[in-house]
Amino acid sequence: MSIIEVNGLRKAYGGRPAVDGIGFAVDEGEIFGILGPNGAGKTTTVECVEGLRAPDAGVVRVAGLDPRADRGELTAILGVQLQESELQEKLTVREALELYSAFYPRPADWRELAERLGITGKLTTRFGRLSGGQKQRLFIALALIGRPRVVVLDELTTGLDPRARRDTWKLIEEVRDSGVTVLLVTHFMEEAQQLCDRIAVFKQGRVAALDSPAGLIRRSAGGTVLAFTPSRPLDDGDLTGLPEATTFERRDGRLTIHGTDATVNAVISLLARHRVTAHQLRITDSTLDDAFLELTAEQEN
Ligand SMILES: Nc1ncnc2c1ncn2[C@@H]1O[C@H](COP(=O)(O)OP(=O)(O)OP(=O)(O)O)[C@@H](O)[C@H]1O
Repeated sequence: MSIIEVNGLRKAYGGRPAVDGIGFAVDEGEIFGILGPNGAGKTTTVECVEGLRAPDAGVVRVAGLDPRADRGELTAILGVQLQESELQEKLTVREALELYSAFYPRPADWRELAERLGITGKLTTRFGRLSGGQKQRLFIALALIGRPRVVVLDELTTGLDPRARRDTWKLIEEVRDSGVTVLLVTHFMEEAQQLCDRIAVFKQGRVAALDSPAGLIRRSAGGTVLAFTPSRPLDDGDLTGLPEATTFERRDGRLTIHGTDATVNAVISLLARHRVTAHQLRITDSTLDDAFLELTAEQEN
């Protein structure tokens, strides 16, 4: 069941399309990622979902609501991560949590949220004195305070150190496990690969691909790469018959084969059948990074 639906979304700035027919649907309870190079239209799309921008064309629905027309009802459903400039420097963490609780009819217990986010020790600290990681934690708490069904997080872990980033990922998984749907815009491939159930890859205002992280990797031409030096040469006929192998090449007696897990298994059987030893065998999988670069590569004319 989709909780966010975007269809045929278009938005141009000064005649230049920023979003050029974007469509995707987010299932309730998933972490849905939006990836894309700078200027691909990610923020514009998310702002249309949040009701902050009016689309030129297309349909956006969040739990059946039109984000522009049903703004009041939407605030009860959608939690949005604030930008740093939106919170006063002098406000303490406690004041910010109390203030935002007062905006909602049935807020979550802010003390419990502060505890879960590890900022209980910072309640009397002013916002301007928090570290980048503590600010992010506070923003997540504020995004969750209205008990939203959907939370939108744009560049959640930018500026965090590796440990704070990993802690934040754990937290987002807990948020999802509590039944909240997460729409996540990120530039970090590892983050997307770890967290997202599905990812839409944006390119020049369009969706270039939409799949699970594993699905995107499978689609990329790299796939699984197997390289070894056989103890004696293998016949081309045996190699061309390998299942799901896309290419193979020989260089200085070393053989490199691109394929999938099925190819690896077939190569191992082939070697055993011919009693050939594979010296310096290396098997590597493509990463989401490889898939992303391939999907968003500029077309060469
Ligand atoms: N308010 C605006 N006025 C004019 N052009 C804009 C405005 N906001 C965005 N754009 C342009 O629209 C395009 C898409 O921008 P958008 O911010 O949606 O991309 P993005 O994918 O979020 O990029 P980034 O990864 O850099 O944040 C860009 O070319 C950008 O310059």
